[in-house]
Amino acid sequence: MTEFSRIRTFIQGYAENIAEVLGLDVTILDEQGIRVSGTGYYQDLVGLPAPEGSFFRMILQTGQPGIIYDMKKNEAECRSCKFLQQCRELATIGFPVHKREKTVGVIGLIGFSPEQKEKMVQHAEKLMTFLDHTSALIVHKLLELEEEGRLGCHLQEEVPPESGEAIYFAQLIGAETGLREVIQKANKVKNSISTVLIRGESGTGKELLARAIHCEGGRARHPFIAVNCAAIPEGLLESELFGYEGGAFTGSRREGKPGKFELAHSGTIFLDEVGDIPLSLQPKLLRVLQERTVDRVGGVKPVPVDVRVIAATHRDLEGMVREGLFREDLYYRLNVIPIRLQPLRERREDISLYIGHFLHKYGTLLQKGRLELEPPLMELLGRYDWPGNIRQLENAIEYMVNMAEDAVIGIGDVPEYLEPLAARAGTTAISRPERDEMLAAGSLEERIARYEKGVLERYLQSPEWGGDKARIADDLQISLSTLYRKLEKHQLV
Ligand SMILES: Nc1ncnc2c1ncn2[C@@H]1O[C@H](COP(=O)(O)OP(=O)(O)OP(=O)(O)O)[C@@H](O)[C@H]1O
Repeated sequence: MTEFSRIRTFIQGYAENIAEVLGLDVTILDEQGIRVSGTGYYQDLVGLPAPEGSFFRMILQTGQPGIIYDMKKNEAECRSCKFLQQCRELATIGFPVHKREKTVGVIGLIGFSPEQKEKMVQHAEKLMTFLDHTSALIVHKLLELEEEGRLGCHLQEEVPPESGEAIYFAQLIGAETGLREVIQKANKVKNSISTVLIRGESGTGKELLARAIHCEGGRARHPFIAVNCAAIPEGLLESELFGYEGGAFTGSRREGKPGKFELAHSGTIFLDEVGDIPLSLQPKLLRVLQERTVDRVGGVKPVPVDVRVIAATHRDLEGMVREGLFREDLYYRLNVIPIRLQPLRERREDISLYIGHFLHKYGTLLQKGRLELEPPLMELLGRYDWPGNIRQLENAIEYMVNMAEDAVIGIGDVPEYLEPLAARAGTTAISRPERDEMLAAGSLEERIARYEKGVLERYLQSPEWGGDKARIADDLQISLSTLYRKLEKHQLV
């Protein structure tokens, strides 16, 4: 974890202020070239590396500030950037951040419009001075934290591990629709110490919600520590969670090690897959929840901790309790504030929101610009059950954006597991050129009528539907009598 990523929230706030004051886009990279903050176009690229060979990478290497007044002409600075052809930046200023003579990051100002470019050309010198001050402020913040002992490498193990990107309720897609009640509930308990238990299938956003509860609540300035209880081998889980005293077991460190509960002190611990905690460790977890103290492995004195617990699971905990696989007392201790995240198939009306969000995200990320889905594909994705929920949907969109050859993603671009569905839908799909032709001329009524006739013809000709009117009506969500009326109207009977 780099120094910049530890003060990510501070840096992002700063970038947003600069962008507002200067009317330019801002992006800030850490020493590894990872974007730790961004505004406008760059907002969606936070957390991702800047392209190899790019201008900002060069500044990281040379430690020298630089200006490019015309990206396409200045090939020397961007020579080996693989995104040069797609680059939409008109002008860019990059300024290094030096801490004790080492380049620890880069601040970039970007102009996308001719007006912004003009501003940068006119005021280049002033902007450089401004960035010099900004860079000094960031370094000051780093040094301040270092003094408090929260950054230095020698203290690495005592430093709270990565708390991750800040996320707020309003940023959750579906906050205004399918997740509204969930968020209302979460909002009520964000400042409480009571344990929250988030239930939901894999990929429904349990961890994201847990992070949002932490970031919105009074503990936001303290660590958010996520532990995936299913991913850590049983033998290690105890010391990971509760820490160990020096010399507690062979191979352990002499000075001992704090566990995740201690590292989360004053903050939140997120116990993901809590249903997978082995029975042998459950009494110890129960004790932490009840006493708010942890017993390090090999320790004699309990260590007090002030930690908010958010747990999550996709398992049927009640069934596990009945089968003796999960302790009943622990279950009640965890299940104080239950929150259930519905699977995507139970809130299909939100699917198009997620699709829009991920199209924008990956269109930007992969430099493909504005993208849309052909209506039959949109319909197909809306009908699919998404067993892997939002995570699966996101991956599917990422795949399709990669495959897309133009601005409209078609049914032929779907991942392999959707192909059988797509093939069925494909038999009734109207291609974009066909649709354009149907809708090209005439009154609104004539255009709609041509399109309607086209849809009905596809269904009648499709072997998949075999002329079965009842099924066709069902699929088109109209009554059988309406279907017959429309067939007659278009002389298709
Ligand atoms: N409401 C949402 N808005 C935007 N993205 C979301 C939302 N919910 C989930 N995601 C995205 O879906 C993916 C899965 O989310 P997350 O890891 O929080 O799910 P989970 O339920 O904890 O999954 P698992 O049980 O498998 O650990 C992530 O990439 C996350 O960013």
